[in-house]
Amino acid sequence: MTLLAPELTRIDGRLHLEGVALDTLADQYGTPCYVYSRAALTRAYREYADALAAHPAGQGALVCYAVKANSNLAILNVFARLGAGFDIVSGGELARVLAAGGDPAKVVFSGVGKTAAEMRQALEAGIRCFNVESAPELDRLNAVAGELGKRAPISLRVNPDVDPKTHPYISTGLKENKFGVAFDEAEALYARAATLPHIAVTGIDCHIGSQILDPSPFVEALDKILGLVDRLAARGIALHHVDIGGGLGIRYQADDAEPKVRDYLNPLLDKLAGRGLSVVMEPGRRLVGNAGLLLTTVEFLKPNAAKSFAIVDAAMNDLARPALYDAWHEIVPVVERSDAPARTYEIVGPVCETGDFLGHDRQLALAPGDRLALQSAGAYGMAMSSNYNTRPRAAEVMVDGALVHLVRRRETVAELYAGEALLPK
Ligand SMILES: Cc1ncc(COP(=O)(O)O)c(C=O)c1O
Ligand SMILES: N[C@@H](CCCC[NH3+])C(=O)O
Repeated sequence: MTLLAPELTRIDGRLHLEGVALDTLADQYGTPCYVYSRAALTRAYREYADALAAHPAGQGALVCYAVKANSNLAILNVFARLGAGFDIVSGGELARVLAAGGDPAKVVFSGVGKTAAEMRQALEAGIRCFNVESAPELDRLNAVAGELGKRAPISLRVNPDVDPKTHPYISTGLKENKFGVAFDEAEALYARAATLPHIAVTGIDCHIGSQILDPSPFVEALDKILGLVDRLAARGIALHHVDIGGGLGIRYQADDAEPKVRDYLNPLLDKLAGRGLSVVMEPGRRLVGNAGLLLTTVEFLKPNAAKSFAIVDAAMNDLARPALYDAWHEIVPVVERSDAPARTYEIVGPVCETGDFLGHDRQLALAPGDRLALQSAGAYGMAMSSNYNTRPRAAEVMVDGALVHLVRRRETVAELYAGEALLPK
């Protein structure tokens, strides 16, 4: 059975993450439980840092981890200690970055709907750049910065109208998507931005989508962006950085062709060489996706005339990706068993939705009480979890060699309705 991260190994039939046997974690913390590997997070970050250090155009580059992929404070703290910056999309994410020891001067702020309050919060924190996604957002930011007596550093997020060849729900750089400023309108908006008293034009940004395994759309997008950079320079608008966004994909299945980070970055850095522009990037999934897994327990085996269901204690509220995108997560037993026949199972949760599945047609030898690990669940797993069906969200644990840290305790039911109130008598 395929294990998708080198930190994940099987020793005497027991699955280990780094030096920790996962059945012991399930016993100690219960399931469902997300488990992350510090070594895998570090390795993924270093892949970027090393590729950048090895290229002349990578000097002074900033890797801004996209917080939305997994916003646990311990994960943010691991990246902050490695020198990362952060890509945020809300005031809430900014608060998390600061609570985790992140440097506000390394924060870029993306998102199509920034409120005035969020702009104020980010200006007061002193973030590095606002990735402005529309003309009205630019005007609002100019006004808010004016009230505070500040100049807001900005990039325009330009929509290059490039097909990233990924799932349509996670494509962001096509002209029919809501993201960014239309390519044809960007030059005029830059010209106007340059006249605004409380705006400092500093860079340009583009992010074309997520889970992209073919690097060629990134090159196509950068070519368009650099053409625009040249036209702006000719009008006297000099930019200091190019933000190439995130979006590099990971392996969810054994035969997914996951590009190496350097093979994705080098062609982009080659194009940036000698231009005097520093590079910023916003990877999310690639830094955390294969550093995390979700542990769950089989509650019941339930064969019917058509299918065999394995009903587990994790559900779509814990991991929404299968229900939302029909996404595949590799499911493997935590402890292998040889005393039950392998069968084809539908792995489903307890939530009252037919769409509540975690995997279709999985060949597994199972008995009630067995633990399963859903791999590649570090990105957009816990971050997109919900309390649907009044299900407390999972615990989160980080392993570090042989050490184990509980980095978020399981929610209690009382916490779920603590903010609610009965009507008066
Ligand atoms: C603006 C922005 N930057 C970065 C990311 C991170 O993307 P990924 O996790 O695919 O690297 C996203 C999400 O797609 C995004 O919307
Ligand atoms: N949530 C998506 C990715 C969206 C990226 C956010 N811009 C996923 O799980 O694949």
